[in-house]
Amino acid sequence: MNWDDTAPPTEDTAPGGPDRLVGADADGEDTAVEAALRPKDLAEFVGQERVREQLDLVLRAARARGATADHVLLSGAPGLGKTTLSMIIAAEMGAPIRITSGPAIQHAGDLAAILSSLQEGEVLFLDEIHRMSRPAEEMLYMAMEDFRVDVIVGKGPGATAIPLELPPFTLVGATTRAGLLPPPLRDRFGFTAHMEFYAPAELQRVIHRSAGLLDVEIEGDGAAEIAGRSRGTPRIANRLLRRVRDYAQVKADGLITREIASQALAVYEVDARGLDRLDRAVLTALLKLFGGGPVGLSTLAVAVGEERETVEEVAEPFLVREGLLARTPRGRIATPAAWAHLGLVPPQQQSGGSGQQGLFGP
Ligand SMILES: Nc1ncnc2c1ncn2[C@@H]1O[C@H](COP(=O)(O)OP(=O)(O)OP(=O)(O)O)[C@@H](O)[C@H]1O
Ligand SMILES: [Mg+2]
Repeated sequence: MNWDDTAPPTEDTAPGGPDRLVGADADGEDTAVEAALRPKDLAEFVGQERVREQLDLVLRAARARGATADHVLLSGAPGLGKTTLSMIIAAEMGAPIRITSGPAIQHAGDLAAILSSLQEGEVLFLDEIHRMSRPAEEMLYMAMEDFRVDVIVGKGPGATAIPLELPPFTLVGATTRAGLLPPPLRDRFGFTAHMEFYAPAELQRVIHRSAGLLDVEIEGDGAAEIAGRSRGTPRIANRLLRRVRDYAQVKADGLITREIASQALAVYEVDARGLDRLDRAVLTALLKLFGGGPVGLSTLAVAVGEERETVEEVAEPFLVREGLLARTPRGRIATPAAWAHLGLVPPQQQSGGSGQQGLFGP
């Protein structure tokens, strides 16, 4: 593979674009197939053992009491299964689910309309709950705690608050940014599930399960190969599986082996660790042009021909998580793992270890 390819990305293959193969956010195709791939109950939900066990207890206990389950907050990176879990919660409680999101609730009145039409025991899934408006948030406090809302009628001095009783319901909030939630909101959830990135073995199970549902033949080694490149994220694993399936159909007999998976993902420029072209461009520039850093973000961005924000928000989080890049007050620096990953030798080692003093030097 040629990692030195410096041709500017074309419009539809722009690495930071919405169609990025290893992006964790859902694209149009994901949205269409995800419904079919979603586990339907806790037993089918792969991994997240702690969360599953805790949630199982919460739901079982509520069922045994014949009560509505406590409010649940799901926090975790995109594509880890928050929406899936919310649907599982409703299914396990045998309750209907209503789905909305923070940005969809512009005014407190929008929320009042939803809340007042809930049935007893219904699950209200509020995605991106950290993006709700302030007045709606305050209305939600009371609804969560007392199952009551004050509907304001009229404006100005003549406005009156009409209290409205709500049936007991379960709020399931999801957020990728739990830290952004105001404490009073966070405190009103009876249970918070922190979703972690998945281990490769768990992703392998996700891939086998999805392959079964998509009627794709895959060997254990083939699933392992895809799992290793999926960035700990089931959504990415499912997406890579679909692309590898295409390749296996066109270039082979449809069976996904390790060889086929790795050939396919080389074509799609997803490397053995799940880095794509943008990630590698950033690392390559950092190593080859700046000797591993430290270098400022703006300089690095110019060097790879991307916007600062793209480098900072699209490429860096995964590189940092993988321990390939570190953000320091003096700028970005590469770790020894970065040199190893790109098969390059750090300058200190080239010159015999004297001279320049690296942060991670011998
Ligand atoms: N534990 C799991 N087992 C099997 N499949 C999973 C699991 N978690 C997620 N998936 C699959 O990954 C895809 C994405 O999951 P989901 O939509 O629930 O993520 P999310 O956390 O809601 O993401 P976002 O933050 O973008 O809303 C779905 O197709 C789902 O089937
Ligand atoms: Mg979701």
